[in-house]
Amino acid sequence: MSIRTLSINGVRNLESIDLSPSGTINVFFGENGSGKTSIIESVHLLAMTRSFNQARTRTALSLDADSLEVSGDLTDLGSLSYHREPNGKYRVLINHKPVQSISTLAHSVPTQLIYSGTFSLLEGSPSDRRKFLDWGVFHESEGFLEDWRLFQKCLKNRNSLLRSGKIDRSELQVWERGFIDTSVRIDQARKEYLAIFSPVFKDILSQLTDLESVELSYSRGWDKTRELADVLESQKARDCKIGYTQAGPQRADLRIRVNRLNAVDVLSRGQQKLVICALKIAQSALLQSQVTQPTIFLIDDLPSELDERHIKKLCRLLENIGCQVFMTAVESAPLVKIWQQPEQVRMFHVEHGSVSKVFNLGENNDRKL
Ligand SMILES: Nc1ncnc2c1ncn2[C@@H]1O[C@H](COP(=O)(O)OP(=O)(O)OP(=O)(O)O)[C@@H](O)[C@H]1O
Repeated sequence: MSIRTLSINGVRNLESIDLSPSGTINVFFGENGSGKTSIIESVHLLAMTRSFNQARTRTALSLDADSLEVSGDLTDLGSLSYHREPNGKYRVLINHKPVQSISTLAHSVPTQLIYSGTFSLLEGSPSDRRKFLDWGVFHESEGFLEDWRLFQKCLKNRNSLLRSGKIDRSELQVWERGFIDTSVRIDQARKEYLAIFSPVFKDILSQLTDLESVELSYSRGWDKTRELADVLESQKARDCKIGYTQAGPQRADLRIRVNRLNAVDVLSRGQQKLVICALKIAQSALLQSQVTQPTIFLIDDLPSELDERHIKKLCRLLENIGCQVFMTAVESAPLVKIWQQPEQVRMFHVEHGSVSKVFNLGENNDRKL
C-alpha cells in the first residue's frame, strides 16, 4: 500500500497542495512553522480519519477555510478521500463510495506514526502500550476486533450494573459470562502476538543500537495463577464499592524494561526514541511478512534526539523494510548522504505553507539543498 498522489485542502497553514510522493522515502524539510508536520498530519487524517490526538483533530481545519479535504490515489485501493466540516462531521469515500466502517479503512491502510507524543509508549500509562499491542493483534488476528467490541459492551454493562446499587443477578451473570469468554480470547491473542513479535523486535533493535538488555513482558490484567471467574467473584464486593471492574484485559500492560528497571527511567532520550522506532518498525516488518501489507510510516522530526550515526541506521532500516515513509526535518543536511538508493528519495522543501521545491536525491540536485 502506498500513496501515489496526495491533495490537501484546508489544513492549518497549508495552501492547496498536490503532491506525487515517492513510493519509498519522502522527506519534508523547512523552517519551524512552515507546515511540514501539517503535511504528515494530513496523511494521518486521510488514513485514520483523525489527527495525532483529539485536540489536534479539532483544530486541523485551517482558520481561513470552510472545510477540510485530503484525498489521494493509493496502490491496491484506488481513490480515497476524507472530508471534514467545521462542526466535526466527516465522510470517507473509497472509490467515491462511503466507507462502511473505519476498521475496514484501518485494515486497508495500516499506518504508523512516530512523533513527540509517541514517547508515551515508554512514559505513559498502560493504555498507551495496550493500544500499541492491539494495533498488531488487530492486523494479525481475524476475530480480534469482534471480540474486542463484545468485550467492551460486556465490561460497560457489568460496570453500570455494579454502579446501579441494585444488581439483577441473572443480568450480571450474562454480562460476566461474555466478559470472561472474550477476555480469555483477547488475552490469548495478545500472548500469541507477543510471542512472535518479541524476536522480531530484538532483531530490529539490534540493527539500530547496541542496547541488548531491553526486555518486553506482558501482564494480562489479572492474577496469572487464577481463573478470571474466580478473581471476579472474589473481587465483586470491592468492584461494587468502587463501581468498576478491577481485573481483566482492560488492565493489561506491555512492560518495557532494561535490566529489570522501567526503560523510561534508565534510557537516554535518544535511546528511548530508538526503542520506540524499533517497536513500530518491528510491528510493520511482522505485518509485512505475514500478510504482505506494507505500512505507511509518518515520522515527525526524525533527526531530533539522534546523532548522525543513528539517523543513518534508522533511515537505512526504513529504506530496507520497503514501506512508504513520510518524514519531516528542519534541516535537510542530515538526510542527504545516507541512503543506499538516493534516487528513490524525494525531497520536498516546505516554505510558508506550500511546497516550494520537489526533487529526487542522486540526480545532481545538490544546488537545491
Ligand atoms: N487551524 C489553523 N489554521 C491556520 N494556521 C494554523 C492552524 N493551526 C496551526 N496553524 C499554523 O500552521 C503552522 C503549522 O505548522 P507545522 O506544525 O506544520 O510546522 P512545522 O513545519 O512542522 O514546524 P516545526 O519545525 O516547528 O515542527 C504553524 O505556523 C501554526 O501556527
